[in-house]
Amino acid sequence: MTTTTGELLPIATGRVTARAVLRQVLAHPRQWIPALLLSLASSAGTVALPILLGALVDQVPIVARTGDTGPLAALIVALVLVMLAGVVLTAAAGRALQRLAAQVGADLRERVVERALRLDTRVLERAGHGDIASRVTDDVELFMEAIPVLSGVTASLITVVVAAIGFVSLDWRLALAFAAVLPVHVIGLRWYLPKAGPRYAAERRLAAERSRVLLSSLRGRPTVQAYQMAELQSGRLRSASASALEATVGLVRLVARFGLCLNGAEAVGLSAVLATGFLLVNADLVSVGAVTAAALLFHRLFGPLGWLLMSVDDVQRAGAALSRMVGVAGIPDPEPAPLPAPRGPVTVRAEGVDHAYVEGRLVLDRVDLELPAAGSVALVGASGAGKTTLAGIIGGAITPTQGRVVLSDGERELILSADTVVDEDELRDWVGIVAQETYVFTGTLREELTLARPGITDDEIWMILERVVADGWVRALPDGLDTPVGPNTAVLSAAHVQQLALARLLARNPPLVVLDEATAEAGSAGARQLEAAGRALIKDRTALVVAHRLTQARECDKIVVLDDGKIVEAGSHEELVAAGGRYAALWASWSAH
Ligand SMILES: Nc1ncnc2c1ncn2[C@@H]1O[C@H](COP(=O)(O)OP(=O)(O)OP(=O)(O)O)[C@@H](O)[C@H]1O
Repeated sequence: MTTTTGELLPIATGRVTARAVLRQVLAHPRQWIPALLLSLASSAGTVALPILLGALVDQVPIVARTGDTGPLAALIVALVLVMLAGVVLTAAAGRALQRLAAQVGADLRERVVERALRLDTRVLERAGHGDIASRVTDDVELFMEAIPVLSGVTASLITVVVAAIGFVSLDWRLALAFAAVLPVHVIGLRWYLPKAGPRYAAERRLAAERSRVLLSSLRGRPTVQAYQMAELQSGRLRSASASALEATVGLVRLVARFGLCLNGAEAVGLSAVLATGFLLVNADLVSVGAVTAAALLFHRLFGPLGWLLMSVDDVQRAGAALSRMVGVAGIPDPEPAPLPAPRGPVTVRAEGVDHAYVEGRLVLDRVDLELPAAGSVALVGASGAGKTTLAGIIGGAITPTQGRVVLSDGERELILSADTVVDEDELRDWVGIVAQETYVFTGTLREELTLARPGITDDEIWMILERVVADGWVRALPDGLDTPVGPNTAVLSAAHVQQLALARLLARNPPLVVLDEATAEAGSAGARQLEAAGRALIKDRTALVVAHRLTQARECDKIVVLDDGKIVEAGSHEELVAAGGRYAALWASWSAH
């Protein structure tokens, strides 16, 4: 759910924002699992140290009584080891958390920018460019800047939770005494937060004003001198500086007072722990060591607790920026307008297909494959496995050395084999291929598509461009559909050329499509746009997709794994992942990226 406020672009609710962040975090198991384990281990070290010191305290009278120093020595060794491990683990956990946070931030930024670029121009017009611009610049920047703070907050939270468990393990009454600190924190925060936000904002505003006055005086020096305004400008600068300074000092004072409040809370908490400890020891309910451990543990928590409280403001601001970012990323894609359906669905049967480019060197070996009507099949396999060759044969671009491919629409059949000759125009009615090597003709963008379907209207062209997610950049071209494209015009990137190839195919509307495009980097915005365009193309058609990125394969009804010219596995994504074979291994290493 997203809510629409005074602005027209939506802002995600807290829950949606949290879910979006969690999804991004969980998408990187290689980063979040070590980050969590290292943070837990480092927090355990933080908690173990005071507990060991407490045990040491309890051990001293025993040594005095028995003279056996063995356990004492063991405790000291354990203490040193925990201390050393703590240093290493804390550094490693900090780094792992920072890396995770930076990754999640980068992913979110990419999603927001990508979605913003694809936003319907009408939505943009209504919302105003200022709103979207501030979301993809200021909000993204604010959030990225807050990343070190956010990873520190996460580490502190984990430490506080582990420490609370440590407290309970010492004695529940000591844990209750520790909790005495919380009401003081709550009061302090309720006093500080409403003041801090506006003060920070005022300080930034006044500092910006000071820079503006200074820069305008410097830039307009000749005018200032000509009109003998130096005195006046100096006065303005002095007053702007004084206001900025006053705001900064006020802010520092406020933070210092809040710091004092935190110290007061710590004093209250520590006194409560010590007083409760005194009573418990007196009543022989806990040992002196346990109380010592509790007091030291509390002391160790000063840092993380203080960090948490001082960062509430930053977290709030980062959270606000984040919900504005997630709000944009979550804008649903508009339902594409309907295009005429392709001619009746086509089934494909490849029977005993062999192929050799060089005599005696088979690159496809007795391949049998069926493509159901309006179903999609992905070809997956290592480089050189024969995917492009098989796709070319099914698309009619390569004649198989042996065997045949039968295309059937229920009434007629088209047979592709070494013994049959197929009319090019008839083949184009049945099947369209987007190959790895794509091209644009020399002419305008409009001509690109009228060549594919003579008589196509501009409305239909825009509809097709929207389907292949190319409408945004085409609208941005100075001459729109009249922009000349072609080998020598260099206005199009490789991904744009691919989109146009997909658009041409949509315009031709063949019932069978073969996609073998490999331009886009996996995970890039370009890849996602091309995948969306590919999805639009294979919808309601029989499709063979050479999956250069496994995300393409996952979306197909069936996946066929080729190895050295032979089909070695076939099934749906879920079936093949569950089978734990070749595809499952490919998928595991792909999703670990
Ligand atoms: N025109 C050609 N002439 C000779 N050999 C070729 C030709 N095209 C491909 N081959 C060879 O045929 C084998 C299969 O190639 P193919 O391109 O079909 O594999 P692929 O699985 O699509 O690989 P990739 O993922 O790298 O595109 C490879 O050993 C390749 O070197």
